[in-house]
Amino acid sequence: MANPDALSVNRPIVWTIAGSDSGGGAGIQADLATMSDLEAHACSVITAVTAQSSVTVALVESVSNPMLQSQLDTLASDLPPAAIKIGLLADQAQINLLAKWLTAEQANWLQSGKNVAVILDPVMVATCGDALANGGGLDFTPLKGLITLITPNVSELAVLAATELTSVDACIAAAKKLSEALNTSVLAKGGDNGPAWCHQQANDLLVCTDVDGISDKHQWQSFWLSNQRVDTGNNHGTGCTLSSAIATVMAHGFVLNDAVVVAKAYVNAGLKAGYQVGQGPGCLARTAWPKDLNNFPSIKAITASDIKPVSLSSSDDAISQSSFKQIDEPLGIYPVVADVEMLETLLKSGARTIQLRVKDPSVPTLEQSIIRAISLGRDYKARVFINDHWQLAIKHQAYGVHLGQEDLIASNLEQLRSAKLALGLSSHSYFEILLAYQHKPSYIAFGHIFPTTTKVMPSKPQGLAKLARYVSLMKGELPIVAIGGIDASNLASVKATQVDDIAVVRALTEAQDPQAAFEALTAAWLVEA
Ligand SMILES: Cc1ncc(COP(=O)(O)OP(=O)(O)O)c(N)n1
Ligand SMILES: Cc1nc(C(=O)O)sc1CCOP(=O)(O)O
Ligand SMILES: [Mg+2]
Repeated sequence: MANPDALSVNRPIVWTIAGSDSGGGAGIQADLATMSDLEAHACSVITAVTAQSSVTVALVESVSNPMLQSQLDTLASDLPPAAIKIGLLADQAQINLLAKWLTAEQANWLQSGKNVAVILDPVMVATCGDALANGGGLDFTPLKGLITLITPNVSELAVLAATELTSVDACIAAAKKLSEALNTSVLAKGGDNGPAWCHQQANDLLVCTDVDGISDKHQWQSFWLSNQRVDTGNNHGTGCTLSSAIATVMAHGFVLNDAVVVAKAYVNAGLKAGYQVGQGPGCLARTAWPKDLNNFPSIKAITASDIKPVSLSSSDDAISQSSFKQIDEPLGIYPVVADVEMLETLLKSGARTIQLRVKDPSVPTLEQSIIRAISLGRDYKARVFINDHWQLAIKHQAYGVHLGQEDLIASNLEQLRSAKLALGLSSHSYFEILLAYQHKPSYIAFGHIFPTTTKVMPSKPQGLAKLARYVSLMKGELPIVAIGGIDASNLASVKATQVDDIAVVRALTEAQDPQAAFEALTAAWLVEA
């Protein structure tokens, strides 16, 4: 197994702007431990010192404004952040000072083309129940437009949205209201008791607002992220850990939605391995970058007709449906081609899995091409996948269909399942991998690994470090295929990530001799590492 650590050269710098918890379970102490555990270099800006144990907060003293300002400026000049987590802000003056500082810094970051994620955890009360800040009295609106995500729990959401949360509807409305008020995405945490509470599950609500680098399909959408509840009293510092993990994962270049699901998996694993040190609630363990799929949340988009979180035990939801056809041998080098002539050429040189990808649905020969491709597949005993045109693929009994995230519509998938076609799904992030995996497809493609000119992509190239992390999560679950900019020059580095198969377009279609190019790629792929 490739070691993702070996592939990410630098530790990104992540800041925590928060209060010290002398008990070590939360605040700055939890943040530093989390950031370091998730392979970042952590810097701290202390807003307040608390005399705190696991059972009480005896005293809170905020630092002076000059001290707060000096910490920010001193760090900025030498250790500029790739991402920032903000925790306890002890009073209004601190919020105002930070807002002014962030406004000036963001102008600099914009000028130098940097995008620094700022995650705000609006801490008001410690786990033991004692107040840490004058929560109800604080006005966070000076931070409007300056933060990427705010992570209130249910009681903080009620205070911030100035509303009672008596139903799931009210909870969603409050999160959207807060999102608009601060012009930010919102992760409303349902780990504590709340209207979305049920005994077995912890349901968090993600409201996406102008998120960088994600599919248009997910932009401005809201999602429930659900895990089985970890029944433990060792939960001191959960919110600090979650928000600092989100900042750290974003500092590694992942999009917001990815950072949220990875951070949730990190917290889930930490809760399972939590430990008690004092007389009160114990703390989360630090269990490194999450690789166990069981700790990642199930995701359900909220629609006008269905606002409920996924039921992790019910048979109604996609997660409990049966699997698509399993592919019984490796896909190997998987050509994706736009015409039947090229498809036949590559079948002749031994391609065993191949895709017909005709992007223009108005081509008059579309159905004829699909019929011919499927028939060639039978002649050559090969698996022919049809891209996009799933109704024609069903009609003519193709081996399989390849679909993008925008095509994940339950009724379409049900028809494919009943017709017993194989299904390949695209993904471009952890979040999309999880969404795709919930449908139990035959394979998942990860892309685009390197820059490509074959299609316009809304996301940035993933690169090898991210690919290695995706592989370490999904390896063994189902075949995983890398796509995008792969050719003979970078094949060995892709293979080193342990991905199962690769899909290629230009490396074959733009080769002078596509047959020879296919044979050479196949030989290189089959070489032992
Ligand atoms: C193997 C493989 N991976 C990804 C894609 C891309 O599919 P999709 O996201 O649906 O985009 P289009 O190909 O339709 O532009 C693929 N076709 N094959
Ligand atoms: C069709 C396609 N889908 C991608 C994805 O990431 O989903 S990348 C891609 C193009 C791959 O072409 P090439 O091998 O020429 O770079
Ligand atoms: Mg498609």
